[in-house]
Amino acid sequence: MSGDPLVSVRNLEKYYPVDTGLFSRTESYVKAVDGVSFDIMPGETFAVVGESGCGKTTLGKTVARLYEATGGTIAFEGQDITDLDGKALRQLRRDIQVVYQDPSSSLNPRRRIGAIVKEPLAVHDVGTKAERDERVAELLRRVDLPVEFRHRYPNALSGGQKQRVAIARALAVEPKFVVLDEPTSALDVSVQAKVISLLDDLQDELDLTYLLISHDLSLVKNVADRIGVMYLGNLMEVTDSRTLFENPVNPYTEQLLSAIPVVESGEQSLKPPSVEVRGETPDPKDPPSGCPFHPRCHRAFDACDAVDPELVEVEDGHQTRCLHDPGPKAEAVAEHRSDDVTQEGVTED
Ligand SMILES: Nc1ncnc2c1ncn2[C@@H]1O[C@H](COP(=O)(O)OP(=O)(O)OP(=O)(O)O)[C@@H](O)[C@H]1O
Repeated sequence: MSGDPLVSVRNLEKYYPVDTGLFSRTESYVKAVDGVSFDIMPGETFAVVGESGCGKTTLGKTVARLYEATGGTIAFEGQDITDLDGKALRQLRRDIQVVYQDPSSSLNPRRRIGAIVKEPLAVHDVGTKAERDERVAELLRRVDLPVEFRHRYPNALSGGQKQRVAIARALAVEPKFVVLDEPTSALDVSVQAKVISLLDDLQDELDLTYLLISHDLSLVKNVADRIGVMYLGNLMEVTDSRTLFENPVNPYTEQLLSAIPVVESGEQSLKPPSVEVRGETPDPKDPPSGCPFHPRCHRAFDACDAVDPELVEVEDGHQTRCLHDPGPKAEAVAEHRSDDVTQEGVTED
């Protein structure tokens, strides 16, 4: 990667208080995002993938400044936006937009499509009434919907059409950065590819940068430039899309890839290693000590429940969070390694 990132996230944390007891005292926290760092370059699609509940939506909404961060920083175009408020935050809301998973709940059923798409223009006081009407028509055309749809209500549209409306609304104020939170997972399989292709075209036409959130590795494979694999609030591996599929180094990524059915196609070379997918995700209110993945890991050894690894670079642009590549924690790992423990399944390379 060269140049300056559009978005730069460092040690980001978002904790939800868990209220218990008679007086609703906060006694613990769900660490939904627990120290996440990454950069997104202008024009890039950075995907975050992981199982349900790993913190993807929380991460997206915190980066978009819809949730307050508990800790860490978010920079946008080089400016720290973590604590922005008032007028500056309102201006930022033009630059950063979010498209949600389910257009049936994100579109107001009592408003016509024209009013829905026009709303951000009114909120940000963009243009005259005539200019806004023209812009709505232009946006509907851009997302391949008939302009006449502006007179309809959302319930007269299919799921894919509703998601196109949600995309048009997000683009109304010409954002630079769009968080796409599972943008196709509520849609029929037959329309998913069309919506993805539309997002791809819009990215090229409008110089957009995407944070794409998905539980579906096979979906992001063809769309993302780089992928971050998330587990229990942490990024476990970050690399470019091809490397992640061809040469994953983190055991959690290996297990996720193993769960994807291998499609007989011209892309046979991108076969994931065969690794058993083990166990259930731990309770995020009571995460394991050490590496959060170690109770399910096929490579875990005795140090893994004692030392919490950092995300370290194993080669240019390829980071992993695993004691097999311990980086600065090498000494702590060495202390915990015991020669007399049989390390089932561990390759010492
Ligand atoms: N408002 C909230 N209050 C308390 N806990 C929350 C809240 N929102 C999310 N969580 C918890 O935070 C963790 C991360 O949730 P999040 O929705 O960000 O994950 P996700 O990966 O997007 O999951 P999914 O794909 O199922 O939406 C989960 O354990 C969830 O139960």
